Amino acid sequence: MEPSRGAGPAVPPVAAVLPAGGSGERLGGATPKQFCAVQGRPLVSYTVRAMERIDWISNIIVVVSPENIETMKSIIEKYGHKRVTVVKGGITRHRSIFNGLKVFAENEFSSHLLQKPEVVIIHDAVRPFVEEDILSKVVMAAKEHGAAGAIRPLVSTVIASAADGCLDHSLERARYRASEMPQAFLFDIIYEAYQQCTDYDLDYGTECLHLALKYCKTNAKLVEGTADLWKVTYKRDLYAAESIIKESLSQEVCVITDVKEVVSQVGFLLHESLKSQIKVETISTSLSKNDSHLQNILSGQCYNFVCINDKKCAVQETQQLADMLEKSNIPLLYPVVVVLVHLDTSENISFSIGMEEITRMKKFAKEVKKKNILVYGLLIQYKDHLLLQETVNSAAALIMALIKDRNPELTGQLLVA
Ligand SMILES: Nc1ccn([C@@H]2O[C@H](COP(=O)(O)OP(=O)(O)OP(=O)(O)O)[C@@H](O)[C@H]2O)c(=O)n1
Ligand SMILES: O=P(O)(O)OC[C@@H](O)[C@@H](O)[C@@H](O)CO
Repeated sequence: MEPSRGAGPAVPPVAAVLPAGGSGERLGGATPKQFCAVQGRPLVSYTVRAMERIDWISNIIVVVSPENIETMKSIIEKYGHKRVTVVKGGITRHRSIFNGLKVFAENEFSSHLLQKPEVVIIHDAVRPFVEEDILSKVVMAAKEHGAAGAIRPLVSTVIASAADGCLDHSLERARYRASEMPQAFLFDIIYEAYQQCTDYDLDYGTECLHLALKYCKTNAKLVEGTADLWKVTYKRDLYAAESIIKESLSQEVCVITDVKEVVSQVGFLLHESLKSQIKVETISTSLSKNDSHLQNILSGQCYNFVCINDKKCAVQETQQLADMLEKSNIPLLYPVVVVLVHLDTSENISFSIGMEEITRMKKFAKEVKKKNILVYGLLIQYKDHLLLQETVNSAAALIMALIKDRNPELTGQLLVA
């Protein structure tokens, strides 16, 4: 999630072309897969984000079908994407990529001609999990060899069928690789290849590296990629993408406790109970203070918060956190979970939180949900201290479930540990 700090070797300024003009037939449904929501945000936005957080990628060209140009422009505006140009796609992937490249060579496809890059990355917009390391590897390889592409071991064996539909022969799997993305090319090579391309290749081809070889006699350098370079093709891939993103958001939690003794004691026990499952930062402060430690955590991209209160006005306290989160822009790209823990330490066990507080919490949760902040209530009540540890362990389990599930339908609800 962190913006890239240019960890890789010095890389020449490059551009990226993201083909996003398909219809997603194999996934099914009315919405093309690149615009399907994952954790509330269109899939294409994750791929654009993966590129824009890398400072040596100077321009990002997203190629979409004519009917989706306005949709793409609104996504760019809503999520604050930078250095992005939207270009009209073609009826095939190769034609879309070619249109994307033309923006650097012909201003027929864009209101303004962009500076031609030395190297251009081509990366399917439905491959959201791409890191700087593989991008810099293919770019540096393309600089040296003219073309480069990520590859992965084959999972299934490749076979050829005879005319009668029976097995003709099978390939020795170890000798072959799956061509994935990102790929990178010296711009002049791949642009020349597309210009020479036959209509057959433009309409039926699936491999840019092949075009560089066929039309420019350039043998691409093959770069071993990581397992997360896969392409979202079927519905199951969208579910997998959702799970991977949820898991990446569930790595850290910030427990905010008031300085009062009983609250900080529960905060400590909760920290101890959670730390075997998730990285825990604990802050003892009143949220009304502009706490520098909390500010540091907010800038560190933490997406989960637990606020422990024994006050009846817990919601107002948590409003401070919601305001800080909104100012930090963290909820813009990813939903933030806030668990509002009410402590009931009274001896007489009665339902300590009145309906008024529950109504206040539901109203608050509904309001901040519009800002992508998911608020859940959790009541920790115990009759005597002997049960405290057991109750805190139960609370920790519920908190982990809420963090991992991030279910918008449960916001405003009160769970009881
Ligand atoms: N005319 C096209 C077709 C595909 N693509 C893009 O190329 C990438 C990889 O193609 P694929 O996975 O085949 O996407 P679709 O063509 O949308 O899928 P399907 O074949 O299932 O319809 C996708 O980001 C897709 O949007 C494109 O820009 N223009
Ligand atoms: O054929 P599809 O349009 O599903 O996907 C395109 C893929 O073939 C392509 O992204 C990689 O194989 C690398 O070229």
